[in-house]
Amino acid sequence: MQGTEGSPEVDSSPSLYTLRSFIKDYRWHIFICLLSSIINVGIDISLAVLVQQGINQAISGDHFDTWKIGFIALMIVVGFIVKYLVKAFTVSVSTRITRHIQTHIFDHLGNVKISFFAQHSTGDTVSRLTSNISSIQNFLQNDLYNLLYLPLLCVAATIYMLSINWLLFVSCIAIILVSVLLIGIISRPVSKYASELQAHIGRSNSISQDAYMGLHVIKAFGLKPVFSGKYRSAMEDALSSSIALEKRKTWMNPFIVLLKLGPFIVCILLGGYMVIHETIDLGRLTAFLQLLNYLVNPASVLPMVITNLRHVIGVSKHLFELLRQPTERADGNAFGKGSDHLIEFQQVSFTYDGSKQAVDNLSFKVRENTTTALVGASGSGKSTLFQLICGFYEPDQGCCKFYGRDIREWNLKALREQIAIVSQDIFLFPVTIAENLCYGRSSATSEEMIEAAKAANAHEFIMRLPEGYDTVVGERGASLSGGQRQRLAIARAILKDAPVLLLDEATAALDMESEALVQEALKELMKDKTVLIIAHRLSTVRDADQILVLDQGTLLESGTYEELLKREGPFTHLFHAQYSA
Ligand SMILES: Nc1ncnc2c1ncn2[C@@H]1O[C@H](COP(=O)(O)OP(=O)(O)OP(=O)(O)O)[C@@H](O)[C@H]1O
Repeated sequence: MQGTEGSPEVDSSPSLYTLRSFIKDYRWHIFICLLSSIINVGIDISLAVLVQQGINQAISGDHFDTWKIGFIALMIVVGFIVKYLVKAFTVSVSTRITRHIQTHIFDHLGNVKISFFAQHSTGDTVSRLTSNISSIQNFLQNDLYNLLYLPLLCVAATIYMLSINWLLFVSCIAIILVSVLLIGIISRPVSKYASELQAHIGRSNSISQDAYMGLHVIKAFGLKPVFSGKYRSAMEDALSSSIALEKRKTWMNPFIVLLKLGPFIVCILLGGYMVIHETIDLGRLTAFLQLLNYLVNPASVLPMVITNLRHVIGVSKHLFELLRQPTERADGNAFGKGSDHLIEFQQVSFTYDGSKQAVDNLSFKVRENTTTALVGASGSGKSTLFQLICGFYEPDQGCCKFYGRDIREWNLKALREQIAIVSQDIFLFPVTIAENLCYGRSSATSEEMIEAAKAANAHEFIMRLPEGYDTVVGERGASLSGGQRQRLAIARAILKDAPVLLLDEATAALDMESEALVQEALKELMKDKTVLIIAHRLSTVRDADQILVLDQGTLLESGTYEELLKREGPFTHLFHAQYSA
């Protein structure tokens, strides 16, 4: 599928690297966590030294300084306080980091090429932004500190234990390494299962979203079993990935027990033997046991942290895929009037998916302040012309010009400021009517907004609503009739007051009274504008300055209503077909 060219750099880095680039912005916070970890490690090691001295002095009958007892108590209290502060701090940092990721992705999605949204389900995208993000937040909140603190503690404990007795250390570390290795092997598929689980959750979310949005169709066509089946199948897939994930975690349990108990048993047996043969004293053995605790604890927590890290790598991959979607270009200029023809297509060809031509070698010109009607059978390429004019897609061949300049030279934001669209499928946001109208021009005053609503024949029905302009319109404007929704869309376009108006005529579905009101509103909207209108009923194109008759993306003929009827060509056939029907 062809989208607009020239997006900024596409990030192809691995997911963990992308996550790291977000964390990097909080390096001072991370530095504080690291500093606190060093303080904690210092406290832990000095406690071991003091215990060793205390026991040896007690055995030899020496007096143990009381200040040392006070110091041990102080160390324990300081350790608690630092741990508490670090926990509070990591919670705050992890929340900031995840909010940062969320807003960054949300902003990025706003710039992503429109073709992405034609291919991907909204439910899946929303699910990535919610459940994947919360997995990352959990990891940062619970495991980030461990990733900093535990390796430091291990290194410090290792050095001290080696200085006490290397043989005892090697015996214990062998058991630790074997257990950790086995746990690592077993946990390897965890990131794959986590990624699959997220994909299934995304699928089930998108099915439920589709089902709620199309609830009327589902009820009317009795489609409940179809959607229930689809949802159940997605949930079953999610369940089996989740079971596989948990199974893996359970398989790790025996090795975690081995890790937690094995080194102590070896240490007590071998250490006891050494004490009897006086190759180590009891104080050093006790200190060794305490240090072993510093090694075993991290070693038993670290596999879980690593498993969680793998889980996060899996979900990050899924999430950061969104950041790798190419964005629309942000370069280009805003141009003033540079030609008599506001819009010009020169031998334009375009295909969405590389197979069927949606537009084929099409050329036409639109003068300023004229109305051009596009007619043709369904699928003849009328809406595609709108997409090309708005710069949502670029032609494969030929050139689309706006004010005499190739649209590829235009800045897309500036281009779209020149255009107001009223489409057939009106989208209203589930906010108040006032807010919906002001999306046309956020700087509009209340008076201007009401004036636009009056011009669009919408003011009266709005005032009849319980809260007038402050009425919330419901999901996609569901609480309003089709005609009311259209008049609001027209009011929004009037408020935008753009020189070019792209109109998808949709009055055919309305009753006569509603249609008359909408037609009147349209007349007001079209005043002094360059209008391209997709006309579904030929009676509405009588006054157009030119009519373009399209078929399968090609221009069959063009002219005024009278000229085309006189010519007795494709337009006349369409005309007869419609009126005989
Ligand atoms: N997002 C898309 N991806 C792939 N093909 C598309 C897409 N949108 C439209 N098409 C195809 O492009 C061709 C032209 O479609 P287009 O919507 O422009 O026709 P139309 O004349 O506006 O039809 P209608 O009057 O029914 O709205 C059709 O064959 C259609 O299937």
